[in-house]
Amino acid sequence: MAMACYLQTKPPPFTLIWSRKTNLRCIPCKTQNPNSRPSNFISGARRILCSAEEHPFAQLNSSSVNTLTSSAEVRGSSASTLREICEGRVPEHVLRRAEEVGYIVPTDVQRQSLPTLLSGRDCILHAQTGSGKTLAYLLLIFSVVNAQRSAVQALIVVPTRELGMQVTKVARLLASKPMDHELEQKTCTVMALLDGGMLKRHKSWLKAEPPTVVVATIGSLCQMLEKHIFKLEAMRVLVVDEVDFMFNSSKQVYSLRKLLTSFSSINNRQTVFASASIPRHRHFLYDCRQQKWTKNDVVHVHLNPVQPMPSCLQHRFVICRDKERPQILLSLLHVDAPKSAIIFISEQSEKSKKAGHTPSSVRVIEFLRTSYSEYSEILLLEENMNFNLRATSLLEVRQSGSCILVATDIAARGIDLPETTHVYNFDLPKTAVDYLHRSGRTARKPFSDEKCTITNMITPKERFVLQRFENELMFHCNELSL
Ligand SMILES: Nc1ncnc2c1ncn2[C@@H]1O[C@H](COP(=O)(O)OP(=O)(O)OP(=O)(O)O)[C@@H](O)[C@H]1O
Repeated sequence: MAMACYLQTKPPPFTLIWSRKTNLRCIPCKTQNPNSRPSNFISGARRILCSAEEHPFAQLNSSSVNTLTSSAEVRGSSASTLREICEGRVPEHVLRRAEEVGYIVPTDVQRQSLPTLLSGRDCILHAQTGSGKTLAYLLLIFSVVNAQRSAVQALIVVPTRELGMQVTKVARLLASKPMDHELEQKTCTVMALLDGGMLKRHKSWLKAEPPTVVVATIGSLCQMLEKHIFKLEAMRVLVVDEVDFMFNSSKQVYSLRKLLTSFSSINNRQTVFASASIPRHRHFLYDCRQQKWTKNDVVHVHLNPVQPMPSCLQHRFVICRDKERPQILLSLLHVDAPKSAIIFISEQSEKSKKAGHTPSSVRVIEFLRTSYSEYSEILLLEENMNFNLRATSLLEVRQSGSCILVATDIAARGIDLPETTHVYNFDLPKTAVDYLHRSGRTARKPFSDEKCTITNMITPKERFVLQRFENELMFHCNELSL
């Protein structure tokens, strides 16, 4: 066991164990006492003390040539404003617009990734939910495209229509003319090519005057590419957002691979992959190079590797029986009185659909509408709704300052509702990655310390599943008794 060591951060509670045998895994230990050995200690392992900042993963990653982590090596960029980082690269009117919107100070991921992105290197943006990855890749796009040229020069691929609408909105906001700005030149046009959209109208638009930037779901995009309605020969930047989700989705992976290797080539484009979760990221990086999804010198910008979820989240659980869940949920809402909340419910199983049962999302929303009169706005968002209803639901959530959204995992990825302070897992998510993304719908104000709460409603049998998520994502969940 000569290859094993464990690294203990000062102060506890996190002691981290690393062993080559466990394939560079990082495990939170069960002890709070810095002098005692953790109970999941690897026998024969050597103890190394380090501060939380000199994180072991920073040391481990420094051996990997193209990985930037939150270690000293990437603290290089000390710029205090986005303007300082982007001036001379991103057009002045875009910077002015960003400032008007309130994007002045860069978030950590923007500070650390923008110098790399603006240098033209392919990049994997791997940072916590709500950390501002969207603005980082949009600023790159605005630095590269030429609005005077009538051709699609940047493409952003997203997994859902909802995320596509959101990204399009931010891109259009940045592309629009700043107030009091005499802009003679044409500004960038941004087209949303999303499932359920008006593809006929888009067809004429693409032919008559191609937009500069296209935000697309992979299904609609491939339909257009296969029919040769538009080509990617002028594309200079390709962004794939929520990349792990897309590679993991049996519906999307085939088309995504085709887009990366057949419809376009790494030599003619800069490729950016973004996500808050990239499981087995070293393996993914290897695939990127081997499969020619990115160039060989792709940079992995990895922030907070040891704390994959925002630190302002408080996690708790309530043990209850299945039948008690609605009533317990109601009690929790009464006690918490959240400003805005999302209640996550599992998608209805095929078996339950066939049996003609009412989906639990519908049962919960009906129950809340009759028993939780404090909230006038209780809205539903799930896959089975048609696209217009889904869009209306999200619009209403955004417009009303406070609201309860009952949703399936369709709302778990990328959706930005900054007022959300509470997430309730009425049903536990299937995986730790899903837990991370559901939790990440809160704590979306980059410079705020506001505490946000994640509450898990679980049966006694599910406690070990939650414990597994705690180990994998390195957080602690407190029991709440009502
Ligand atoms: N520099 C900035 N200053 C202030 N607010 C910012 C800045 N950058 C981003 N934001 C805001 O932070 C929030 C989260 O940003 P964004 O949606 O890009 O996160 P993300 O990293 O893509 O998260 P996820 O992984 O969940 O998709 C948004 O409301 C955005 O407007």
